[in-house]
Amino acid sequence: MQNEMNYYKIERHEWKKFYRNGMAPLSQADLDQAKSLNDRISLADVKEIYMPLRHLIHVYYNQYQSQQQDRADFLRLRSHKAPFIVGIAGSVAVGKSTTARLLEILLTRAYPTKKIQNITTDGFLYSNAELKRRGLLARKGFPESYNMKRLIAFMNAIKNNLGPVKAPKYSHQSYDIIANKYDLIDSPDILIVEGINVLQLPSNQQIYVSDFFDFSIYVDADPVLIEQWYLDRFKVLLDTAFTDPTNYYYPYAIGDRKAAINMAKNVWMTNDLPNLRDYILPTRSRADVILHKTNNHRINEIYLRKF
Ligand SMILES: Nc1ncnc2c1ncn2[C@@H]1O[C@H](COP(=O)(O)OP(=O)(O)O)[C@@H](O)[C@H]1O
Ligand SMILES: CC(C)(COP(=O)(O)O)[C@@H](O)C(=O)NCCC(=O)O
Repeated sequence: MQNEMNYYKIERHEWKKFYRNGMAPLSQADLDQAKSLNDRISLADVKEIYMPLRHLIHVYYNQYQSQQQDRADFLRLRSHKAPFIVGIAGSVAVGKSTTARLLEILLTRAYPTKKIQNITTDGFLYSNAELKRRGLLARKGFPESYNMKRLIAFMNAIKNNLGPVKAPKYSHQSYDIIANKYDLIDSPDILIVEGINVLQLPSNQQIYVSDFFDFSIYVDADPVLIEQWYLDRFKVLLDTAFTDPTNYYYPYAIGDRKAAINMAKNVWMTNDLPNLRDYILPTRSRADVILHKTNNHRINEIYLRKF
């Protein structure tokens, strides 16, 4: 990794020692829950990587709460609840949503009285019909394919605790926004916001999504490995599409498998890889923590921002 100037580079064997006692230890129930979320997840990673990460988030969360209180005292206002927001960025298929859901499980367990919620910015993509209207169907995932105004308004409503807010939903199965279906985000204590675009700086906004973050993570890996994970996920999507003619991948599932995989390789080469190179990777150096993965999603290095 270049440009290490403002990061501590921490090897896995050092990082795993940073977990401190005093936080709820990892139970078998946590591990079972993590495993049910993704049966390929390495439990060694959960213990050695995600538990210290959860502890680091705890440190930032404590600091955030006391800063909120101090500022309210300064202004002689009663401090009102503003959720602590964790952003997770990285390439398509690098494992952002798995990381987000795992952190949601671990944080929920660490703070049984707090409300932890999780959203993905996929729901803020324009629908396929709208992308078509704008001539952007082949640009899905690129910055212009997201309704950034709506995402910023959403973040603003959450941070100002304006009551229940609807988060639109995207389906990988239908390859489109699900009409009239929402997740209700209602005064969480901690909100995890995951998406390829969360650390991007759109040129026409005064405020960025990342301005709302109190802690941010970039999940990083060699693009050659990410392509493999993208294709593995595509094969799983194909295998589950067989029984459902409404599934976007159904025609590929019942057709020639080799042709389908070649199609996915082509989408990766012409869409997701250029998006990573031109728009996602340049945001890596804004994250508080970079989790660097090697083969089989194993995290071997962690970078922690110094300033
Ligand atoms: N830690 C992990 N261990 C094993 N497999 C993983 C891990 N994280 C993600 N995967 C797999 O990699 C693929 C992409 O993960 P996903 O979380 O969907 O990525 P993203 O949200 O970045 O697109 C999926 O097939 C998922 O099962
Ligand atoms: C919906 C997405 C932009 C977001 O990706 P995710 O982080 O959920 O993997 C992506 O999965 C996508 O559909 N990209 C368009 C090109 C493609 O079909 O891969």
